[in-house]
Amino acid sequence: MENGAARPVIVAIDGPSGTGKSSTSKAVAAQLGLSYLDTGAQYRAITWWMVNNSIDLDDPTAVAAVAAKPEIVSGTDPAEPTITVDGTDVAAPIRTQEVTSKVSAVSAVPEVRARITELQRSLAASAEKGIVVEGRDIGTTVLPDADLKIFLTASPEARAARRSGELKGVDVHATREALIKRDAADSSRKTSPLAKADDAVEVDTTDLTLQQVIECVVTLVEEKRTAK
Ligand SMILES: Nc1ncnc2c1ncn2[C@@H]1O[C@H](COP(=O)(O)OP(=O)(O)O)[C@@H](O)[C@H]1O
Ligand SMILES: Nc1ccn([C@H]2C[C@H](O)[C@@H](COP(=O)(O)OP(=O)(O)O)O2)c(=O)n1
Repeated sequence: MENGAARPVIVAIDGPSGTGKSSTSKAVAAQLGLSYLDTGAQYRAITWWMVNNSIDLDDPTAVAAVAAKPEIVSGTDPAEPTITVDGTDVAAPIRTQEVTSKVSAVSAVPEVRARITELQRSLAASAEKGIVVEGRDIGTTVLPDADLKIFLTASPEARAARRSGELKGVDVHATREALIKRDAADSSRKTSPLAKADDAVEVDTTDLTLQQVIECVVTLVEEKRTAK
């Protein structure tokens, strides 16, 4: 660019649960001085609000009717990502089993997706140096013009082992079944399902360390920046 400043770089990282999206995205963003957005946290936040307000989650019309009500604010500093709903810090309560088991139903509702997608695009557009956005439909729907798209995968066994390592005392088999069920729901919904964009680079993380995945993505971003 004329003034020598790098143009903002937009990186989309998608994939199923436990493939390493959050850890990789946060580290890559921190290393490259970019913003970071966890879009799963936004879907969890709106789900938390629906549960708290006793909305009937089996009724998509009821969910759609209130989709615009909660104010969801994401802080995009990778060193300290934050998420609030109507001013309340919900970073911890959005990770409960209850929210995890209900988030797929809420995030399948088109009005919910339209609302959250708009928030995501506006955050990406205002990130001065660029942003790493992770989720399920970032490369396909939210930011189809991203400079780099990554699709992370890993075997269900590796993903379940990683997740049950986080949730102390939770059985690996039960975790594996729950992950597979959630992936199936997220991949089969009508509106912007979990999918690899045609132009995404697929990285199988089953036999890679987190550090190796981070290095791989940083290298890909730097290659794109040089080519820009
Ligand atoms: N390549 C990897 N090897 C081993 N553990 C990993 C790897 N990538 C991530 N993890 C661990 O797996 C867990 C899930 O990772 P996370 O980044 O939350 O995945 P996702 O965002 O895709 O659900 C975390 O505890 C993380 O530290
Ligand atoms: N871009 C996105 C991100 C998440 N979702 C939905 C589907 C996921 O099951 C939930 C939760 O996502 P999250 O990334 O927090 O899930 P995990 O950390 O992988 O367990 O949100 C979505 O529909 N679209």
